Amino acid sequence: MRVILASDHGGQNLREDIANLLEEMNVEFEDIGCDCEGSVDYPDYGIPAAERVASGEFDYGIVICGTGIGMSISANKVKGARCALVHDVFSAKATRQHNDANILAMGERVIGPGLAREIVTTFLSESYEGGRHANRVEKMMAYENQ
Ligand SMILES: O=C(CO)[C@H](O)[C@H](O)[C@H](O)COP(=O)(O)O
Repeated sequence: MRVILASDHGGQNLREDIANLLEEMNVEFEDIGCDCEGSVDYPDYGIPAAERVASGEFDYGIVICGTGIGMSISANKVKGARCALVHDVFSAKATRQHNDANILAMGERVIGPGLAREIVTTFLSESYEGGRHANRVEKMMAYENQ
C-alpha cells in the first residue's frame, strides 16, 4: 500500500503526527508538505495529492488543513478522486466500505491527534464492499466522465 500525505499550514502539526503513525505502521508513504513557516493555499497541496492518487501512483491520499473542508473540496475537483472528510471512526469505516473513498481529509483544528490516528488506522484497514454500493459509486464516476 502506498499513501500520499499533504497539508497546508493549518494541518502541518497533524500531518507530522500522521507521518509518524504511518512509519509505525510500516506503510510506504510520500509526504509532499507543506514545509511552511507562514501561510500557504490548500489547493496547492490538495490537488497534486489527489492527482497522484487518481493516476494510480498512490493507493490512498491523506490531506489535512484546519478544518479539512478546503482540502476535501480541492481534492474532489480531481477526476477519479473520492475524498471523504472524516472526523469520527464510524465514518472512516463506512466511507471505505460504502464509498470506496480513496482520499481521507481531516481538520487539525477540529480533532485531536489520538482520534485522527484511530481514523487513519481504520481508513487504511477497511475494504470496499461493492455489492449494493457498486451502482452508486459507478454513477458518481460516470457523471464526472460525461
Ligand atoms: O480550507 C480551510 C477551511 O476550509 C482550512 O481550514 C485552512 O487551513 C484555513 O482556511 C486556513 O486559515 P488561516 O486563517 O489562513 O490559517
